Amino acid sequence: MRRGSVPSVAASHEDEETSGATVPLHRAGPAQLRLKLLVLSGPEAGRSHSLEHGEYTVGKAPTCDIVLADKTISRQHLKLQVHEEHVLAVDLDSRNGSFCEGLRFSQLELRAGSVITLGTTELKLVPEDTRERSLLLSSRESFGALVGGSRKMREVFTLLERMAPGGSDVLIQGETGTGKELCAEALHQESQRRKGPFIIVDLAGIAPSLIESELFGHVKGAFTGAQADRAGAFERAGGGTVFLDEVGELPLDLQPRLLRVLERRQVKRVGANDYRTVDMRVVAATHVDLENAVKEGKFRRDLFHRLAVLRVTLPPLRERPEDIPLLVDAVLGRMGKPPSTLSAQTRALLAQYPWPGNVRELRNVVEQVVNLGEEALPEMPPLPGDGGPDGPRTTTAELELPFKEAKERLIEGFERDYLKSLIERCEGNISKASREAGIDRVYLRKLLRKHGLEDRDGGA
Ligand SMILES: Nc1ncnc2c1ncn2[C@@H]1O[C@H](COP(=O)(O)OP(=O)(O)OP(=O)(O)O)[C@@H](O)[C@H]1O
Repeated sequence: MRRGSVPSVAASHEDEETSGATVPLHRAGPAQLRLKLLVLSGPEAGRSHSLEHGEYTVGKAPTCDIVLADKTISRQHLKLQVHEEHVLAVDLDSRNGSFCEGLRFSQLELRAGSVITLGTTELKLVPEDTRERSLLLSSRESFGALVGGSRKMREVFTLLERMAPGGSDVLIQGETGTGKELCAEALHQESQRRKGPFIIVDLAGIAPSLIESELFGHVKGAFTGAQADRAGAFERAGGGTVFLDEVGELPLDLQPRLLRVLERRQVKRVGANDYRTVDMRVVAATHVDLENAVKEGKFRRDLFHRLAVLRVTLPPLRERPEDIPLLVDAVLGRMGKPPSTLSAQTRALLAQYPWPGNVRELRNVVEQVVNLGEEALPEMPPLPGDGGPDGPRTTTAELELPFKEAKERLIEGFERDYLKSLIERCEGNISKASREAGIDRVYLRKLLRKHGLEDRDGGA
């Protein structure tokens, strides 16, 4: 049962001003933030539980205040103490543990936005009035040829699952090599237009003078060299999808014409007098920040707003290193090679590289290592443990990172070094390693998987 529920203590301004008494800080502060717990994944995904002041038990036992029908969590797994500004989560000695950002905790202060994992269930604390249904996590680890099991990628898959069938135009944002083209192709394949053509126009790869004719087509004699009528990409994509790669490169004078295509589905070939109606979906992609381009006057605001109605952002690989083992296996699979092709040491190195060229760079390196041997591995930035006799050193690159990110990198490095030495010492015996390190087996496995140190069959 929920205990100790207390009524709200928010006082009106009128009371404070007229009484003249000293007002306790908690009364003078903002109105109490009401929170709810959103179930992002697991058997109960999509449910939410409002939290009022007081104490809640969470577990699979029917007597818990918040019952989660997840076999991987304990009957009484966690206790939540809801305070005015935060929630204290206390693990009730659960069998499989409670985790936040990959780390096991016994007691943790949660705030709006925190995500915790119990078994296969992920729970997010959000303000009561939030409309965060879009954050529910897809259970899939791939969408078309896009692969990823991280929370960030599963959020992307949730969006793509919703966007694909609708047929509305979509804007894909992301750094180079994050899979924007794969994403566009997958949207096409999962839509009702899949039987129609998928036409790619790379606006960064076409001479600006040819873009107009490439997109809108031309009539015979419209310009020197126009020897016959030619349909542009929008017409050629009839019944299908046009992928406009690097849409930020579209010259300013052509932008109103793209807006007309998007709003009215009409194109006029270069040199023609009349408009033709086209039937296609536009998926556009950009690696530049279009909002900035709008501020700098390089991109029309109206076109940006029209394009950005449905937007998806692909996260860079450095923000989801837990996807690296899965991506490595996907590349090996496409080459017809088993996961065992790469040694645990190579995998560990791949898992710690920052991948500025994202998945494309990872794919290239894996292919090179398979074909040329491990000498093809890129030069890795020094590990935090490579600091010589004085112990760990922080690299210059890390010192320039935001504090949180720099700290995370250092911890990642420590975890990896620790695990490698532990596993070597225990000759891959997980039970022994878990006893020696004094950490739970399930958590140890999770850490090994995170660092690419666990074989597919579960052993280290
Ligand atoms: N999530 C992913 N899963 C599997 N492979 C991926 C993924 N993302 C990227 N790749 C690989 O990286 C390559 C590059 O991806 P893609 O061309 O889609 O990136 P992009 O974001 O369009 O890059 P650019 O901005 O440079 O055009 C793909 O051919 C594919 O091999």
